[in-house]
Amino acid sequence: MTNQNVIVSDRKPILGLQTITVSVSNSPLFSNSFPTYFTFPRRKFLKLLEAADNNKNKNNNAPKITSWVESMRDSSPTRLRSSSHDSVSDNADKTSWIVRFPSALNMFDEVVNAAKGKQIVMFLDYDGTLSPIVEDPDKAFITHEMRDVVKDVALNFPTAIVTGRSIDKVRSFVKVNEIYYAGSHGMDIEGPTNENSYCQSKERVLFQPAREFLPMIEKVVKILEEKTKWIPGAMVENNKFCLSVHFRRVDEKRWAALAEIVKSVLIDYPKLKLTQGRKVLEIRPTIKWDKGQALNFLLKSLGYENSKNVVPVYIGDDRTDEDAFKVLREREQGFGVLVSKIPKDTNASYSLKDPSQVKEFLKRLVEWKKKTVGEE
Ligand SMILES: O=P(O)(O)OC[C@H]1O[C@H](O[C@H]2O[C@H](CO)[C@@H](O)[C@H](O)[C@H]2O)[C@H](O)[C@@H](O)[C@@H]1O
Repeated sequence: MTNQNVIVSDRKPILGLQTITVSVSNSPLFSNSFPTYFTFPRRKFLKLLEAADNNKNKNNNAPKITSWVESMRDSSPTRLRSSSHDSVSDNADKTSWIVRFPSALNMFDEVVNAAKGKQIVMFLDYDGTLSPIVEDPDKAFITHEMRDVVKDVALNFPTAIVTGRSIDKVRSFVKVNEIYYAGSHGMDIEGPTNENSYCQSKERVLFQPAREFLPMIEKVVKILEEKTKWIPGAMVENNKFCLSVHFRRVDEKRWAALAEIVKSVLIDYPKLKLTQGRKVLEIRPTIKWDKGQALNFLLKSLGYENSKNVVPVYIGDDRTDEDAFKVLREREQGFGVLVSKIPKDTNASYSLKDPSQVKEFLKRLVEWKKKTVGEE
Protein backbone atom coordinates (compact mmCIF):
# COMPACT_ATOMS: atom_id res chain seq x y z
CA MET A 1 0.00 0.00 0.00
CA THR A 2 1.15 3.52 -0.58
CA ASN A 3 -0.07 6.40 1.51
CA GLN A 4 1.25 9.07 -0.83
CA ASN A 5 -2.15 10.71 -1.00
CA VAL A 6 -2.63 10.77 2.70
CA ILE A 7 -1.25 13.91 4.29
CA VAL A 8 -0.70 13.51 7.96
CA SER A 9 -0.10 16.25 10.45
CA ASP A 10 0.16 16.72 14.21
CA ARG A 11 2.61 13.87 14.56
CA LYS A 12 4.11 13.44 17.94
CA PRO A 13 6.70 11.14 19.44
CA ILE A 14 5.57 7.89 20.93
CA LEU A 15 3.93 9.00 24.14
CA GLY A 16 2.43 12.21 22.80
CA LEU A 17 -0.06 10.14 20.93
CA GLN A 18 -3.31 12.03 20.78
CA THR A 19 -4.60 12.80 17.28
CA ILE A 20 -3.67 12.85 13.63
CA THR A 21 -5.35 15.04 11.03
CA VAL A 22 -5.55 13.41 7.63
CA SER A 23 -6.22 15.02 4.28
CA VAL A 24 -7.65 12.30 2.08
CA SER A 25 -7.67 12.42 -1.70
CA ASN A 26 -7.75 9.16 -3.62
CA SER A 27 -6.51 7.46 -0.51
CA PRO A 28 -6.61 3.67 -0.57
CA LEU A 29 -8.29 3.90 2.81
CA PHE A 30 -11.17 5.92 1.42
CA SER A 31 -11.89 4.97 -2.17
CA ASN A 32 -14.18 7.35 -4.08
CA SER A 33 -13.76 9.98 -1.44
CA PHE A 34 -13.47 13.65 -2.31
CA PRO A 35 -10.62 15.70 -0.84
CA THR A 36 -11.47 16.29 2.78
CA TYR A 37 -10.00 16.20 6.29
CA PHE A 38 -10.52 13.83 9.21
CA THR A 39 -9.09 13.79 12.67
CA PHE A 40 -8.40 10.34 14.13
CA PRO A 41 -7.02 9.11 17.38
CA ARG A 42 -3.44 8.41 16.31
CA ARG A 43 -3.49 4.69 17.28
CA LYS A 44 -6.67 4.12 15.33
CA PHE A 45 -5.17 5.79 12.28
CA LEU A 46 -2.06 3.62 12.38
CA LYS A 47 -4.27 0.54 12.74
CA LEU A 48 -6.23 1.59 9.65
CA LEU A 49 -3.02 1.98 7.66
CA GLU A 50 -1.79 -1.36 8.87
CA ALA A 51 -5.07 -3.06 8.03
CA ALA A 52 -4.85 -1.71 4.48
CA ASP A 53 -1.25 -2.88 4.31
CA ASN A 54 -2.20 -6.32 5.63
CA ASN A 55 -4.87 -6.55 3.03
CA LYS A 56 -2.39 -5.86 0.28
CA ASN A 57 0.07 -8.36 1.74
CA LYS A 58 -2.47 -11.04 2.55
CA ASN A 59 -0.73 -13.60 0.34
CA ASN A 60 2.60 -13.40 2.10
CA ASN A 61 3.83 -13.00 5.63
CA ALA A 62 6.21 -10.19 4.84
CA PRO A 63 6.51 -7.41 7.40
CA LYS A 64 4.54 -4.21 6.98
CA ILE A 65 6.08 -1.48 4.89
CA THR A 66 3.66 1.10 6.21
CA SER A 67 4.48 0.52 9.83
CA TRP A 68 8.22 0.70 9.22
CA VAL A 69 7.97 3.88 7.25
CA GLU A 70 5.52 5.40 9.70
CA SER A 71 7.59 4.62 12.75
CA MET A 72 10.73 5.82 11.02
CA ARG A 73 8.95 9.13 10.49
CA ASP A 74 8.20 9.19 14.21
CA SER A 75 11.86 9.89 14.84
CA SER A 76 12.29 12.40 12.02
CA PRO A 77 13.60 15.87 12.84
CA THR A 78 10.38 17.50 11.58
CA ARG A 79 8.30 15.42 13.91
CA LEU A 80 10.64 15.99 16.79
CA ARG A 81 10.61 19.71 16.05
CA SER A 82 6.81 19.74 16.08
CA SER A 83 7.00 18.34 19.58
CA SER A 84 8.69 21.52 20.75
CA HIS A 85 5.24 23.17 20.52
CA ASP A 86 4.33 21.13 23.52
CA SER A 87 0.79 20.85 24.66
CA VAL A 88 -0.01 20.55 28.35
CA SER A 89 -0.55 16.80 27.93
CA ASP A 90 2.83 16.39 26.15
CA ASN A 91 4.51 18.03 29.08
CA ALA A 92 2.61 15.78 31.44
CA ASP A 93 3.74 12.74 29.42
CA LYS A 94 7.35 13.91 29.62
CA THR A 95 7.11 14.52 33.33
CA SER A 96 5.62 11.11 34.04
CA TRP A 97 8.23 9.49 31.78
CA ILE A 98 11.16 11.11 33.56
CA VAL A 99 9.64 10.01 36.87
CA ARG A 100 9.48 6.41 35.60
CA PHE A 101 12.92 6.54 33.96
CA PRO A 102 14.91 9.09 35.95
CA SER A 103 18.22 10.47 34.78
CA ALA A 104 21.10 8.10 35.55
CA LEU A 105 23.03 11.22 36.61
CA ASN A 106 20.45 11.93 39.31
CA MET A 107 20.40 8.25 40.29
CA PHE A 108 24.19 7.99 40.40
CA ASP A 109 24.26 7.31 44.15
CA GLU A 110 21.78 4.42 43.73
CA VAL A 111 24.02 2.89 41.05
CA VAL A 112 27.21 3.08 43.10
CA ASN A 113 25.46 1.98 46.30
CA ALA A 114 24.23 -1.13 44.49
CA ALA A 115 27.81 -1.70 43.29
CA LYS A 116 29.48 -1.55 46.70
CA GLY A 117 31.59 -4.69 47.14
CA LYS A 118 30.53 -5.87 43.70
CA GLN A 119 32.01 -5.71 40.21
CA ILE A 120 30.52 -3.25 37.73
CA VAL A 121 30.70 -4.51 34.14
CA MET A 122 30.08 -1.81 31.52
CA PHE A 123 28.26 -2.39 28.23
CA LEU A 124 28.16 0.50 25.78
CA ASP A 125 26.27 0.80 22.53
CA TYR A 126 28.07 2.92 19.91
CA ASP A 127 25.85 5.03 17.60
CA GLY A 128 23.69 7.50 19.46
CA THR A 129 25.38 6.54 22.74
CA LEU A 130 29.10 7.23 22.37
CA SER A 131 28.77 9.22 19.15
CA PRO A 132 25.95 11.54 18.16
CA ILE A 133 23.67 10.48 15.32
CA VAL A 134 24.91 12.04 12.07
CA GLU A 135 23.77 12.00 8.45
CA ASP A 136 26.68 9.96 7.12
CA PRO A 137 27.20 6.62 8.94
CA ASP A 138 30.85 6.61 7.81
CA LYS A 139 31.42 9.85 9.69
CA ALA A 140 29.98 8.93 13.09
CA PHE A 141 33.21 9.76 14.86
CA ILE A 142 33.73 9.67 18.59
CA THR A 143 35.27 12.80 20.15
CA HIS A 144 38.81 12.67 21.61
CA GLU A 145 37.34 13.40 25.01
CA MET A 146 34.85 10.53 24.77
CA ARG A 147 37.64 8.19 23.62
CA ASP A 148 39.71 9.11 26.68
CA VAL A 149 36.74 8.52 28.96
CA VAL A 150 35.95 5.13 27.36
CA LYS A 151 39.59 4.14 27.78
CA ASP A 152 39.49 5.20 31.43
CA VAL A 153 36.31 3.18 31.93
CA ALA A 154 37.98 0.15 30.33
CA LEU A 155 40.98 0.46 32.64
CA ASN A 156 38.70 0.48 35.68
CA PHE A 157 35.91 -1.95 34.77
CA PRO A 158 35.53 -4.87 32.37
CA THR A 159 34.00 -3.05 29.39
CA ALA A 160 32.35 -4.05 26.12
CA ILE A 161 31.08 -2.11 23.13
CA VAL A 162 27.94 -3.81 21.84
CA THR A 163 26.95 -2.56 18.40
CA GLY A 164 25.12 -3.29 15.17
CA ARG A 165 28.26 -2.23 13.27
CA SER A 166 31.02 -4.57 12.16
CA ILE A 167 33.84 -4.85 14.68
CA ASP A 168 36.34 -3.49 12.15
CA LYS A 169 34.29 -0.34 11.62
CA VAL A 170 33.57 0.35 15.27
CA ARG A 171 37.16 -0.40 16.29
CA SER A 172 38.35 2.12 13.68
CA PHE A 173 36.11 4.73 15.36
CA VAL A 174 36.76 3.88 19.00
CA LYS A 175 40.47 2.99 18.80
CA VAL A 176 40.57 1.57 22.31
CA ASN A 177 42.24 -1.85 22.62
CA GLU A 178 41.42 -2.59 26.23
CA ILE A 179 37.80 -3.57 25.62
CA TYR A 180 35.59 -6.35 24.34
CA TYR A 181 33.86 -5.66 21.05
CA ALA A 182 30.54 -7.34 20.26
CA GLY A 183 29.80 -6.35 16.65
CA SER A 184 26.98 -7.32 14.26
CA HIS A 185 24.44 -7.05 17.12
CA GLY A 186 26.51 -9.40 19.26
CA MET A 187 27.09 -12.02 16.53
CA ASP A 188 30.82 -11.29 16.44
CA ILE A 189 32.56 -11.12 19.80
CA GLU A 190 36.24 -10.34 20.31
CA GLY A 191 38.31 -9.92 23.44
CA PRO A 192 40.71 -7.08 24.26
CA THR A 193 43.90 -6.94 22.22
CA ASN A 194 46.00 -5.01 24.70
CA GLU A 195 48.14 -7.05 27.07
CA ASN A 196 47.55 -4.52 29.84
CA SER A 197 43.78 -4.88 29.59
CA TYR A 198 41.59 -5.19 32.63
CA CYS A 199 40.66 -8.66 31.45
CA GLN A 200 42.68 -11.06 29.38
CA SER A 201 41.27 -13.64 27.02
CA LYS A 202 43.34 -16.40 25.43
CA GLU A 203 41.54 -16.20 22.10
CA ARG A 204 40.86 -12.94 20.35
CA VAL A 205 37.72 -14.15 18.55
CA LEU A 206 35.43 -15.44 21.25
CA PHE A 207 32.17 -16.21 19.48
CA GLN A 208 30.66 -16.07 15.99
CA PRO A 209 27.31 -17.87 16.05
CA ALA A 210 26.32 -16.78 12.52
CA ARG A 211 29.44 -17.73 10.57
CA GLU A 212 27.53 -19.81 8.02
CA PHE A 213 25.58 -16.67 7.03
CA LEU A 214 28.63 -14.74 5.88
CA PRO A 215 28.33 -15.63 2.13
CA MET A 216 24.59 -14.95 2.22
CA ILE A 217 25.03 -11.51 3.79
CA GLU A 218 27.72 -10.60 1.24
CA LYS A 219 25.39 -11.63 -1.58
CA VAL A 220 22.44 -9.67 -0.21
CA VAL A 221 24.64 -6.58 0.25
CA LYS A 222 25.55 -6.74 -3.47
CA ILE A 223 21.95 -7.29 -4.58
CA LEU A 224 20.69 -4.41 -2.45
CA GLU A 225 23.47 -2.07 -3.58
CA GLU A 226 22.48 -2.78 -7.17
CA LYS A 227 18.72 -2.47 -6.64
CA THR A 228 18.86 0.70 -4.57
CA LYS A 229 21.42 2.66 -6.53
CA TRP A 230 18.73 4.69 -8.32
CA ILE A 231 17.47 6.04 -5.00
CA PRO A 232 19.50 9.15 -4.11
CA GLY A 233 20.93 8.97 -0.60
CA ALA A 234 20.21 5.26 -0.07
CA MET A 235 23.14 3.42 1.45
CA VAL A 236 23.78 -0.23 2.17
CA GLU A 237 26.26 -0.86 4.96
CA ASN A 238 27.95 -4.25 5.30
CA ASN A 239 28.14 -5.03 9.01
CA LYS A 240 29.68 -8.49 8.43
CA PHE A 241 27.04 -10.83 9.92
CA CYS A 242 24.22 -8.38 9.26
CA LEU A 243 23.63 -5.34 7.10
CA SER A 244 21.94 -1.98 7.27
CA VAL A 245 19.93 -0.12 4.66
CA HIS A 246 20.04 3.58 5.51
CA PHE A 247 17.08 5.91 4.96
CA ARG A 248 18.42 9.04 6.67
CA ARG A 249 19.64 10.78 3.51
CA VAL A 250 16.78 9.57 1.33
CA ASP A 251 13.88 11.90 0.51
CA GLU A 252 10.91 10.82 2.67
CA LYS A 253 8.82 10.46 -0.49
CA ARG A 254 11.04 7.54 -1.47
CA TRP A 255 11.09 5.73 1.88
CA ALA A 256 8.20 3.42 0.95
CA ALA A 257 9.88 2.53 -2.36
CA LEU A 258 13.16 1.78 -0.61
CA ALA A 259 11.45 -0.33 2.05
CA GLU A 260 9.58 -2.20 -0.69
CA ILE A 261 12.90 -3.07 -2.39
CA VAL A 262 14.32 -4.37 0.88
CA LYS A 263 11.22 -6.43 1.51
CA SER A 264 11.16 -7.87 -2.01
CA VAL A 265 14.82 -8.94 -1.84
CA LEU A 266 14.22 -10.63 1.48
CA ILE A 267 11.47 -12.85 0.09
CA ASP A 268 14.22 -15.04 -1.44
CA TYR A 269 16.07 -15.26 1.89
CA PRO A 270 13.74 -16.74 4.52
CA LYS A 271 16.70 -17.32 6.83
CA LEU A 272 17.19 -13.58 7.16
CA LYS A 273 14.97 -11.24 9.13
CA LEU A 274 14.37 -7.52 9.25
CA THR A 275 14.52 -5.23 12.24
CA GLN A 276 14.20 -1.49 12.41
CA GLY A 277 16.54 1.05 13.93
CA ARG A 278 16.94 4.81 13.67
CA LYS A 279 16.16 5.56 10.02
CA VAL A 280 17.62 2.21 9.12
CA LEU A 281 16.34 -1.25 8.24
CA GLU A 282 18.65 -3.95 9.47
CA ILE A 283 18.84 -7.43 7.97
CA ARG A 284 20.20 -10.25 10.06
CA PRO A 285 20.15 -14.03 10.41
CA THR A 286 17.06 -15.53 12.04
CA ILE A 287 19.19 -17.16 14.73
CA LYS A 288 18.15 -16.52 18.32
CA TRP A 289 20.99 -14.17 19.12
CA ASP A 290 20.87 -10.51 19.94
CA LYS A 291 22.52 -7.87 22.13
CA GLY A 292 20.89 -9.43 25.21
CA GLN A 293 22.39 -12.85 24.45
CA ALA A 294 25.75 -11.16 23.86
CA LEU A 295 25.51 -9.52 27.29
CA ASN A 296 24.86 -12.91 28.90
CA PHE A 297 27.70 -14.48 26.91
CA LEU A 298 30.17 -11.81 28.02
CA LEU A 299 29.13 -12.02 31.67
CA LYS A 300 29.61 -15.80 31.48
CA SER A 301 33.05 -15.37 29.82
CA LEU A 302 34.02 -13.01 32.61
CA GLY A 303 33.00 -15.59 35.22
CA TYR A 304 29.79 -13.86 36.34
CA GLU A 305 27.19 -16.24 34.90
CA ASN A 306 25.48 -17.00 38.20
CA SER A 307 27.26 -14.47 40.36
CA LYS A 308 25.39 -12.18 42.71
CA ASN A 309 28.48 -10.00 42.92
CA VAL A 310 28.18 -8.30 39.59
CA VAL A 311 26.40 -5.12 38.53
CA PRO A 312 26.10 -4.94 34.74
CA VAL A 313 25.38 -1.45 33.43
CA TYR A 314 24.18 -1.27 29.82
CA ILE A 315 23.82 2.10 28.07
CA GLY A 316 22.14 2.28 24.66
CA ASP A 317 19.76 4.31 22.53
CA ASP A 318 18.34 1.91 20.00
CA ARG A 319 15.47 -0.60 19.80
CA THR A 320 18.07 -3.37 19.54
CA ASP A 321 19.41 -2.34 22.96
CA GLU A 322 16.03 -3.23 24.45
CA ASP A 323 17.01 -6.93 24.20
CA ALA A 324 19.88 -6.21 26.60
CA PHE A 325 17.67 -4.12 28.92
CA LYS A 326 15.23 -7.06 29.04
CA VAL A 327 18.00 -9.48 29.97
CA LEU A 328 19.02 -7.23 32.86
CA ARG A 329 15.43 -7.19 34.08
CA GLU A 330 15.28 -11.00 33.82
CA ARG A 331 18.56 -11.32 35.73
CA GLU A 332 17.26 -8.79 38.26
CA GLN A 333 20.71 -7.32 38.15
CA GLY A 334 22.31 -4.04 37.18
CA PHE A 335 20.87 -1.09 35.30
CA GLY A 336 19.72 -0.47 31.76
CA VAL A 337 20.12 3.16 30.74
CA LEU A 338 18.25 4.45 27.68
CA VAL A 339 19.78 7.40 25.82
CA SER A 340 16.88 9.47 24.56
CA LYS A 341 15.68 13.05 24.50
CA ILE A 342 12.08 12.00 24.09
CA PRO A 343 9.81 9.59 25.98
CA LYS A 344 10.02 6.07 24.57
CA ASP A 345 8.71 2.70 25.65
CA THR A 346 11.68 0.97 27.22
CA ASN A 347 12.84 -1.84 29.46
CA ALA A 348 15.64 0.34 30.80
CA SER A 349 15.62 1.61 34.38
CA TYR A 350 17.15 5.03 33.87
CA SER A 351 17.72 7.53 31.08
CA LEU A 352 20.33 9.93 29.76
CA LYS A 353 19.61 12.57 27.17
CA ASP A 354 22.56 12.34 24.79
CA PRO A 355 26.21 11.25 24.38
CA SER A 356 27.45 14.25 26.37
CA GLN A 357 25.42 13.05 29.38
CA VAL A 358 26.76 9.53 28.76
CA LYS A 359 30.28 10.97 28.94
CA GLU A 360 29.42 12.76 32.18
CA PHE A 361 28.01 9.58 33.72
CA LEU A 362 31.05 7.51 32.68
CA LYS A 363 33.45 10.14 34.05
CA ARG A 364 31.67 10.07 37.41
CA LEU A 365 31.85 6.27 37.53
CA VAL A 366 35.62 6.35 36.93
CA GLU A 367 36.08 9.04 39.60
CA TRP A 368 34.00 7.00 42.05
CA LYS A 369 36.04 3.85 41.29
CA LYS A 370 39.38 5.62 41.74
CA LYS A 371 38.17 7.06 45.03
CA THR A 372 36.89 3.74 46.38
CA VAL A 373 40.12 1.95 45.40
CA GLY A 374 41.99 4.61 47.36
CA GLU A 375 39.75 3.93 50.38
CA GLU A 376 40.27 0.15 50.31
O1 LIG B 1 24.05 -0.72 17.68
P1 LIG B 1 24.49 0.64 17.24
O2 LIG B 1 25.93 0.90 17.53
O3 LIG B 1 23.60 1.72 17.78
O4 LIG B 1 24.34 0.62 15.66
C1 LIG B 1 23.05 0.71 15.06
C2 LIG B 1 23.20 1.28 13.69
O5 LIG B 1 23.99 2.46 13.87
C3 LIG B 1 24.42 3.15 12.70
O6 LIG B 1 23.31 3.84 12.14
C4 LIG B 1 22.81 4.88 12.96
O7 LIG B 1 23.84 5.88 13.13
C5 LIG B 1 24.23 6.55 11.91
C6 LIG B 1 25.37 7.51 12.24
O8 LIG B 1 25.02 8.41 13.24
C7 LIG B 1 23.03 7.26 11.30
O9 LIG B 1 23.38 7.91 10.10
C8 LIG B 1 21.92 6.23 11.05
O10 LIG B 1 20.76 6.86 10.57
C9 LIG B 1 21.58 5.48 12.34
O11 LIG B 1 20.64 4.43 12.10
C10 LIG B 1 25.08 2.21 11.72
O12 LIG B 1 25.43 2.92 10.56
C11 LIG B 1 24.20 1.02 11.44
O13 LIG B 1 24.85 0.11 10.56
C12 LIG B 1 23.92 0.32 12.74
O14 LIG B 1 23.13 -0.82 12.51
